[in-house]
This record gives sequence, C-alpha cells and structure tokens, in this order.
Amino acid sequence: MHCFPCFSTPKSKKSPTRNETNDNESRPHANENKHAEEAEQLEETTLKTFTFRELATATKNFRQECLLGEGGFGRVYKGTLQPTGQVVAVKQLDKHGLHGNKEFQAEVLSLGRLDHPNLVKLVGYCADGDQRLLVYDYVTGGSLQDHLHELKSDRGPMDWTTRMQIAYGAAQGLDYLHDKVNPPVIYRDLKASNVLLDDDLCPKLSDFGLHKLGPGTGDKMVAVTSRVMGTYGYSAPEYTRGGNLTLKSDVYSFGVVLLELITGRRALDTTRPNDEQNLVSWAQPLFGDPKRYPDMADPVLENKFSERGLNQAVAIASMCVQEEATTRPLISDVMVALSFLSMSTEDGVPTTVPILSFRDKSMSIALSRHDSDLASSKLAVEDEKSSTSSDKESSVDSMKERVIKREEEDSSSESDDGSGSNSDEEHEEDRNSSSTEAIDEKNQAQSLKINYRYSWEEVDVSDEKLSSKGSQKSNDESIYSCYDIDVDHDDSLRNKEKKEEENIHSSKSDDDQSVYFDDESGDDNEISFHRIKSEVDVDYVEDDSGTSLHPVK
Ligand SMILES: Nc1ncnc2c1ncn2[C@@H]1O[C@H](COP(=O)(O)OP(=O)(O)OP(=O)(O)O)[C@@H](O)[C@H]1O
Repeated sequence: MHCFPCFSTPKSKKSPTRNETNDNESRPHANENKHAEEAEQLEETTLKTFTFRELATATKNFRQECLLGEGGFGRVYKGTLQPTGQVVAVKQLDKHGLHGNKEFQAEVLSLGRLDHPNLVKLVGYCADGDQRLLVYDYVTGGSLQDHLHELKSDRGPMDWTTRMQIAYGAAQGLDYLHDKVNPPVIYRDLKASNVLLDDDLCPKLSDFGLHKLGPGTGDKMVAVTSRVMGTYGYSAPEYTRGGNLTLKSDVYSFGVVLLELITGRRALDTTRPNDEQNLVSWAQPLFGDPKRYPDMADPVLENKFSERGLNQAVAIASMCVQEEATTRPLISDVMVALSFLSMSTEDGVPTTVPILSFRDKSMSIALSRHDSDLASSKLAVEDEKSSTSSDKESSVDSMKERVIKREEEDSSSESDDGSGSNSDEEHEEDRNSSSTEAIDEKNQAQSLKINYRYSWEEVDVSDEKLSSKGSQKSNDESIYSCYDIDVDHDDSLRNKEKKEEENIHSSKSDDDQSVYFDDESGDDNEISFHRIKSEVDVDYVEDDSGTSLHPVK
C-alpha cells in the first residue's frame, strides 16, 4: 500500500526558467494570494520545463514513426530526452480551446505534485508560444486494453492472479487520487486504455486531471464533447445524464474495468448481439445469480481461478457499477478487498477478506452475499491455521499483516488532522449514506451473522485451560495463545449491532479484554487476553436471534 502525504514533493533546487521569470514580472497585476500559492508550488515542484525545440529533438521532429497514438487531448509521441537519454511520452495538446500560459502552468504544477507508483509520472511540460506539451515517463508494456482485447500473437492471455493484481494496483492509484491528496482528484476518464502496464504488468493510470487543460474548459469554451463527458461504456449514469461528477463516478468506471478483467469483454462491443454490447447492461442480470458467474469469466482463463475469488471479484464489480452513486463503495474499500483477491491462488486456497478493514460495511455485506462457498472455506481456513505447511502459514500471516498494517495506517491517518479533510468529510457522508441506506434498503429481509475472529495473547490464564480452547503459535520471543471469538450480529437488530460495533472499535484502542465463557463443567469463567491480530468472516443465517459472544469450538 502506498501512502503519500499531499504536498510531499521535494523542493526543487533549480532556478526559475524564462517562462517562470516572465510570470513573476506580471505578478503585481494579479491577485496576491493566488500568486503566492503559485510561487509556493513552483518552489515545491520537481517538474522540468522544456522548450519546444528540446521536445522536437526528442521526438525526431514529431515524426510519424514516433507517434504512439492519438487521444481526446491530442497526439502522443515517444521521445528520448537529450542528453540524459530518458525515454518519455510527449503529449502534444490540441490547441483548440486551450488555457493561457498562466492557467496552464497552474494546472500542470498541481498535476506535478501527484506522485504514486500506480500513476504515470508527469516529468515536465512545455508552454512555448501557443504550444502546450506534457512530458511523461514512458510506460513500456502497452495498455490494459492491448493486453485484454488486442492481444498480439507473441503474448499469452493474462492469468487470473495477474488480472486481480492489475485491478488492485489500479485501485491503489485511484485511492491515492481520492483519498491521499488534498483536495481529492476525480479521475473522470478511467478506462482500460488509460491503464498502462510496465514490463512487470504493474498498472499505471494515465490521463488523470487533464480535463482542465483540454478543449471545452478553457477561455474559449466549446460545445460539450465526448471527452468532457468521459467515455461511453465507462461513464457513470449520473455523469452521462446530467454531468454530475463525484468520486463515485470514478468508482463506477473502475467497476467497468474490473468487469473487463473478469470477463475479457470490452466495455462497449458493437460486434456482439444488441443485448451484449454494453458490458454493464449484459452483466447486471447475471449479478443476482452466482451459479452463472463461471459463465461470466473470460473463456481464455479456462476456469483456472478459485470459485471463491471469482465470486468476490464479481461482487466487488457489481457494487461498483450500481446505478445509485451513493450505494457504490469507497475506492479504499475496493482496494482492501482486491488486496486479498490479488493474493488468491488457482489451487483453490480460499482468500479471506478481512471485513473489519472496510470503512463502509455495505462492502462486507456484498462480499459475504456473493460468497457461495463460505462454509467449506471456513473449514479450509481452520485447516490452514493448524497446517504445518510454511507456505500456507506465510500466506495467511502475510494477509493478516496487511490487515494490521491497514488498521495502523487508518488510525494514523485519522490522527493526522492536517490533510485529507475534504475527502474525509466526503467519505463520512458516503459512509453515512451508503452504509445505512444500502443496508436498510437492500438487506431488510435478510439477517446477518458476522463472525469477528480475534487472536489474543494470553495474559493471565494457564496454558492448560487455553490448550483445550484455542490453537497455539510460537515465535522466537514468546508463545502466543490464539483464541477465537465469534460475535454474532443480527442485522435486523440495528441497535444491538451498533452497540456491538462500538465495542469492537473501542477494543482497537484498548486491546485488553475479558472474555466470559462456560467451561465443560458449566461454570462461568473469565479470562483476560491482549489482542494481537484480528480477522473477520461474514455469513448469513436465515434466522438469527440476538447477539452472543462465545468461543469458537
Ligand atoms: N506515458 C505513456 N507511455 C507509453 N505510452 C503512452 C503514454 N501515454 C500515452 N501513451 C499511449 O499513447 C496513445 C494515446 O494515448 P492517449 O492517452 O492520448 O489516448 P487514449 O488513451 O488512447 O484515448 P483518450 O484520450 O480518449 O484517453 C495510447 O496508445 C497510449 O497507450
């Protein structure tokens, strides 16, 4: 997981360039605050400025053989910068409707401070006369679109795990834009052709934040173009209908990309029969029928994936492409779920998604609902716990480490009151609306059983007593006694559940807890534990009466 604080770009030591000096000269004529901000950004940025001549040299005078392609913002050329030899992609923005020099520079500077391994890095820019060019790191492996839909003969199809890893990486990039920078950045145009892949198939999102630089947004406003309205097949319904754009519109587009990864189908494919042309419309009726999920999977995968992994991936995609924006999950939750699915293996070892890590509970509910094989997977998890196989143990341990890391990151970001306040507010709203509405509206008829599994370090209990109740795991420093607790929730009993959640959250800060149970003699006992890790499973039950706390046998 990659977390970068906003305004984290190291300060540049370079002197101001010619253009920057000109801007400074005009400063007395403009708003002082704005200029102070811009000056600060200039100091902070590591962006390079290029002359048009430098970029013409790099791209062999924008020769056809260097042309990588043409998108909604203009042509993109592959180039080699002199004298360093750095290979770059040079995007020559269409001149139509462009901003003036200063507005362009302000936008570019704010793009320049975005820095994440899953975003294509902006290296520099050129604002020379009426020329506007952006210079990016060159990403070597083509786009996800190429790998999924325009496969070259020398390349085999991507396997399931690779697909989930790409989805996870793309979610991390989007999470950075939504949740780690302030103010949050709405991508607007997430699609398979904008997910570039490096040689190791690590995804990098490109084209983010360009809408402010492109046609239709400058001084000479042009008619609303398909560019402004995103790309058909990927755009959220509320955006297509009324131009209403939020972070959740990006989540919708992400869901479409995830569906493409699962199914191998294009977001929009006019070569298919009418009712199959739009991927989301084709998939919607299938979401409710888990038995048909294997038919949704890309045939080139030849069923080489775990059923559990497929079910959960489809569950996530179906959540993301919901018509109602507020019921879509936060990308941070999507990212957490995918972090586990990206570790799933084809040999069927089940992936446990730790529900406790989600910020929005509706995600937990959706995953459990689509998990058709929970009972057997639970057994497998238990088997795995007692297994001596070091491979399996390290895989489970690594998953748990990621949960703990996630919890630590969450708590540290919560305590960091300096950044991300806007997005936090937005997420708070999202949480309130989506967790309550989604649960109330969609799950009224169904009761829930949520099993929170905690492992606790023994504090003052004899080994004898624990050995009959829990499993043991040793490390170099001490013997840990692991103990499982089930907390059953009935979702129809909202108050109880709320109370239970509060207890669980408070146990995060106060890790010492007493647990009451009946031993074999029927006597009440109290034991004290110190929490060392947590893991959660969710299950549905037809009839659940109340809340209980008892050790897992
Ligand atoms: N940093 C980069 N490294 C390598 N290739 C790139 C890079 N940026 C863009 N490209 C390639 O250049 C071509 C044009 O890209 P561009 O992003 O402008 O358009 P697009 O994604 O095809 O369409 P749209 O503008 O609608 O998003 C694509 O083939 C893309 O893969």
